[in-house]
Amino acid sequence: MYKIFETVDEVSRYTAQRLLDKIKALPAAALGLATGSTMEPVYAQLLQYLQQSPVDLSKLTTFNLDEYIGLSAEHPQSYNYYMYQHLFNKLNIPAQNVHLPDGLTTDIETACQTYSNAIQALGGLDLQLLGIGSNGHIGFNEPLTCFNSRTHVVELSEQTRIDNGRFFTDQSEVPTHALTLGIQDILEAKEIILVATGNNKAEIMAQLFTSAIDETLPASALKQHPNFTIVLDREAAALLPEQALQQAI
Ligand SMILES: N[C@@H]1[C@@H](O)[C@H](O)[C@@H](COP(=O)(O)O)O[C@@H]1O
Repeated sequence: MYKIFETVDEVSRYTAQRLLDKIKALPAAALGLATGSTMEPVYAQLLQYLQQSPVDLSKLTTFNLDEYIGLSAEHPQSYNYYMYQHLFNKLNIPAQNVHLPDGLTTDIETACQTYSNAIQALGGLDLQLLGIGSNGHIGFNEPLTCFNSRTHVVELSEQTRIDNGRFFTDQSEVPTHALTLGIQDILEAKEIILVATGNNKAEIMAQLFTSAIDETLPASALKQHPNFTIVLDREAAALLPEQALQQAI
């Protein structure tokens, strides 16, 4: 399902409301959370909703999608730091219910297995929130990642390192590897919301619409999911064919 809004504000309000509805309907929900600039206004809006009308978050569990290898939780560009800065520092989710891949783990294989197993033990994620990379990556699952992958290590593509270089003072500081939830883990979520805003996402969103379900475009795996919503602003939707716009609500 496509939801297309005029502005980033409307996109953020809609997405935050979907998160809030899930938490209210299922107080012990397991939420899959994403980072990136797209999510900043979404989390800001969610915080605003929760301030206006507090909800019990003591049973909520969260799992983040990914993390750079080599960055500590205190590193300002780590996704761990991002999540605490934009969300967790301002919410009362019990610390033991917050899960983030550890970018400094020394036993990577065990850490990956433990991460996917913990999600499966809860019966999969109840809702997975996703952004998208300009090359179609979801989490850090780069093109050609197997659709049946579980949490694993990836070598970041040149494109992704360039895209994400804007957050670092120098391109050479962008890590070369990351940990990410696998595509299979993502697909097992009961509900998936992919958010894209801005004209730098217009091309990939048009490609995603026309693409077959194919490992060259990781996000295309989501097209087989029965409860998948794509939320776009007008700029990210700018290159969608007429057919897609007609399907949009
Ligand atoms: N690993 C993250 C992705 O999970 C995110 O979806 C993507 C888009 O980020 P942005 O929202 O900043 O465009 O960036 C990173 O590479």
